[in-house]
Amino acid sequence: MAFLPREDPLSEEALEAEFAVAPYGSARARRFFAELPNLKRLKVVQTLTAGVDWILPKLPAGVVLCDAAGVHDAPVAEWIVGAILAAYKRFPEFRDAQREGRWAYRWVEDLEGARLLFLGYGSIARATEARLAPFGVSFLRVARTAREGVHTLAELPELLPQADIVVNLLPLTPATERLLGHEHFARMKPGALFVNAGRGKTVDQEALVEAVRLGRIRFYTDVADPEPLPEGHPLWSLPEVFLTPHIAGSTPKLFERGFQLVREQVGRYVRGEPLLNVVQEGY
Ligand SMILES: NC(=O)c1ccc[n+]([C@@H]2O[C@H](COP(=O)([O-])OP(=O)(O)OC[C@H]3O[C@@H](n4cnc5c(N)ncnc54)[C@H](O)[C@@H]3O)[C@@H](O)[C@H]2O)c1
Ligand SMILES: O=C(O)[C@H](O)CO
Repeated sequence: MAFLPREDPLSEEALEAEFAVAPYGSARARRFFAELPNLKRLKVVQTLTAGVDWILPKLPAGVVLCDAAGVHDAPVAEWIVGAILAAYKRFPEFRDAQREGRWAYRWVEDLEGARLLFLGYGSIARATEARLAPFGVSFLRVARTAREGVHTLAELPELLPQADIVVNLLPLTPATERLLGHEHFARMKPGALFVNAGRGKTVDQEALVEAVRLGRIRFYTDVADPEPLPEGHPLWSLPEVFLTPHIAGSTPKLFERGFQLVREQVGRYVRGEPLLNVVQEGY
């Protein structure tokens, strides 16, 4: 086992690595990408992120990529539950009023009876559903492949008007880039809550800003396009927008959970067993 130093040249031992774990932070990731072509015996890269859009274009040919599906389920599901409750109970609005010393009495909504549509029904969506079901929420689901209770994107026009809450967890791929646009926001229920915990680039930003500006939707997000969101971007200040800086998966337990996965994967690699979370071609 060798660690990637921030500046120093890689040791002879590290240059011989067959299995590499991509670093979580962006500074070390840049160094990692710069070193990848020097690892001549490299066979497998394991990420600590669930999304692999940032690493795929830089992966040397023939190297197997494994993602960290499962590692982020609990924190991201908790973020989504928190965002939905904060929106329904209008916590950001009351916090603003508190800062101004205003007793801003108004009615708030019940989550019980709400219908939620998942765009991308994978590991995180299932963890979110398990946490929200006890609130009396019902679910619509979209994934790549249809099965009982799960639809495909082809049915989105009929599904969107049925949902009070739309949670986007689609990975960023050539098929999902800027997928959600004007026609989708126009079909959402007036005042629907759109939650994005997936990737900012799956959404057409101009269409999103217009939908929020017209008051068609409320938007709670952990991700943006671009990241960081530039100074002066309308999403900083539009009403009914709440954003966090891509922190939903970043908790101290990430490393504990991530290293459990790495230990399991290295063991499998050494024993010649099938690896978990292999990113399939055509992802
Ligand atoms: N905000 C954060 O901090 C954070 C943390 C972890 C993951 N993420 C994002 O969340 C995404 C989902 O994570 P996950 O672990 O649930 O992934 P996952 O692979 O388990 O689930 C992805 C789901 O999207 C569906 N999907 C993919 N392409 C599709 C398409 N073209 N049409 C319809 N459905 C499609 C898949 O069928 C699957 O149901 C990640 O790819 C990542 O971008 C964000
Ligand atoms: O994909 C993930 O795991 C998070 O978004 C961090 O990049």
